[in-house]
Amino acid sequence: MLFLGLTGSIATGKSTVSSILASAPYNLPVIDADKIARQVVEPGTYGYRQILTNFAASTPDLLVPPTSENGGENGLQGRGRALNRPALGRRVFGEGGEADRKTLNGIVHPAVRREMYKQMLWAYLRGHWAVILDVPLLFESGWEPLCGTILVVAVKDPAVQMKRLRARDEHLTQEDAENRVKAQWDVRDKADRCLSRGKGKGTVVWNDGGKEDLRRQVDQVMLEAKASSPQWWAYLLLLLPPIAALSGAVNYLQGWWMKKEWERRKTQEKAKL
Ligand SMILES: CC(C)(COP(=O)(O)OP(=O)(O)OC[C@H]1O[C@@H](n2cnc3c(N)ncnc32)[C@H](O)[C@@H]1O)[C@@H](O)C(=O)NCCC(=O)NCCS
Ligand SMILES: Nc1ncnc2c1ncn2[C@@H]1O[C@H](COP(=O)(O)OP(=O)(O)OP(=O)(O)O)[C@@H](O)[C@H]1O
Repeated sequence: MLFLGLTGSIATGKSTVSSILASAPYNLPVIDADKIARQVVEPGTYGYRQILTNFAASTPDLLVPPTSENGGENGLQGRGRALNRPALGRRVFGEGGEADRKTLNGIVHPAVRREMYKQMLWAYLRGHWAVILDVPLLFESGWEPLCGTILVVAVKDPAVQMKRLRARDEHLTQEDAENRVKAQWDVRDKADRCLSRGKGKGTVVWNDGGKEDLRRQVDQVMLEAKASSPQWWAYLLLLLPPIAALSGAVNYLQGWWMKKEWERRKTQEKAKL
């Protein structure tokens, strides 16, 4: 089974690609890190309580205002009011800076990781030929070695990214939007890093054009991916778990090596400057 990592930067088109892959003719399972990141901080969860402990005192608007629809002061079923995500976003991408973002990541990422492993196991047990790992911070948070292949959805023109982000998330000011873009690696660097993995291991789709153009590129990528990881291979791995474990380990080592090689090259380039 192929773990296909899907990444990019904010608003470059990951969700658009994942919805293509989740629907016919692909019908692939998508493990969506953003979606899981929301679930693990719902009222009543450990993540929610940790966020309150760390941010409530210094963020007066951390929770949504109470209304009769959202259960009032104590939220639905008394579990507490939901997080006010735009306010927390302003805090960790804006005034609170990197330190606050690290604190939030430290709360959310381990829980996301655990849930993703569960979903990956479930996808393996269902015999899918591939599963999509839709992870915005795939390179930044060390998911790269797990992926058999990586697809970066990128744009060449930063103005296109900004325009789409502002159009989709109307509540963001220009400054908020810029802060969110800056909180991740530049998407063109992610594209370079992905391509450095070599043919069959890393591909980039450029999404400056229309959605039809994006779809055509995705179809081409999937044609190649399917040829290198056929359905019979997924069934074989399901029948022979030791082979699955061995293949996973080899794949992980290859990914780890590619990551190290990239880091070594970057260090060398920096030293030359
Ligand atoms: C700060 C929060 C509450 C803002 O919520 P909001 O609903 O406004 O944004 P949403 O979660 O839909 O994220 C939108 C995009 O922002 C980017 N983003 C989110 N978190 C981060 C982060 N910690 N660092 C850099 N970029 C991020 C991603 O590209 C993501 O697709 C939320 O983003 C969050 O909890 N982030 C921490 C968890 C995380 O890292 N999620 C990313 C996947 S693991
Ligand atoms: N080729 C395109 N042409 C026009 N609009 C597009 C194109 N691709 C994506 N969009 C739009 O741009 C916005 C951002 O796309 P999308 O939500 O897929 O990005 P994303 O990378 O998943 O963002 P995030 O990191 O925030 O989850 C959406 O409103 C989407 O409909």
